Amino acid sequence: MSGQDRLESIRPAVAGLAGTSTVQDNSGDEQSAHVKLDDVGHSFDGDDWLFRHITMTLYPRRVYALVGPSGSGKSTLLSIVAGWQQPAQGKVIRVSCGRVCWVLQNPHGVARRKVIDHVALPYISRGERRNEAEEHALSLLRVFGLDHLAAKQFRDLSGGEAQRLMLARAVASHAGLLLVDEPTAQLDLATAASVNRTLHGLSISGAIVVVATHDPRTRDACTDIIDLRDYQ
Ligand SMILES: Nc1ncnc2c1ncn2[C@@H]1O[C@H](COP(=O)(O)OP(=O)(O)OP(=O)(O)O)[C@@H](O)[C@H]1O
Repeated sequence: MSGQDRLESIRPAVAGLAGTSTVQDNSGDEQSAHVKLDDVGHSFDGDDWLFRHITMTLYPRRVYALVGPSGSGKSTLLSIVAGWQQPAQGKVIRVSCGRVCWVLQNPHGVARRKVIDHVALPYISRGERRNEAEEHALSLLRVFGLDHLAAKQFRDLSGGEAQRLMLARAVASHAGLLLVDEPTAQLDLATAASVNRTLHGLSISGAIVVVATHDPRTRDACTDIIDLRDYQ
């Protein structure tokens, strides 16, 4: 089962293990928003520890690369940060994080919907008029190198363009916590590079951003690194 399939399968199942995960919502105050991990560790069904003793605080406007070998628990830790999965040990406290937005490996857009509409709709759904929403959407598309494709349909995008659109849409979603799983996993080197070049754009969302990745270039494009090898 791929990491992404596992994420899909554990989405509804917040298993009741020994650790805890709590939310304190102080009305989405970005200044004080953070995720605090306190001595977090996880193992499935009493097996060996995937990781242990993770103590750190994640802040907005940082882009954290979550790295480690295949099977080290990157997807699992993303789920724990999101609150989908309880850690077997330790505590996760999310303060003023607002909504969680996931960007998964395979870009999911609406085939015949225009690129700009994918990014404008979150603004419209928050009450903006279409003109205003399209202006906001266009400036975000610019950050992700997609403004020249605004009028194209999703189905006409290349893999890298589609993935960048998912990143732009995640920023537009106004989530407080953006969790990105292997954004370059399905892409060739040149296309992956085009995604990596735009990753810094995620920090303008004001969200806390965590990117699970195998790709050293993705890691280098982030502002901070969490290496699970340091927690075994
Ligand atoms: N719900 C589950 N029940 C039991 N074992 C699980 C479950 N989810 C994941 N695992 C196991 O935990 C380990 C870590 O999986 P995880 O997907 O978190 O690793 P990963 O670092 O994201 O891997 P990859 O880089 O290959 O996607 C794997 O051995 C996996 O088989």
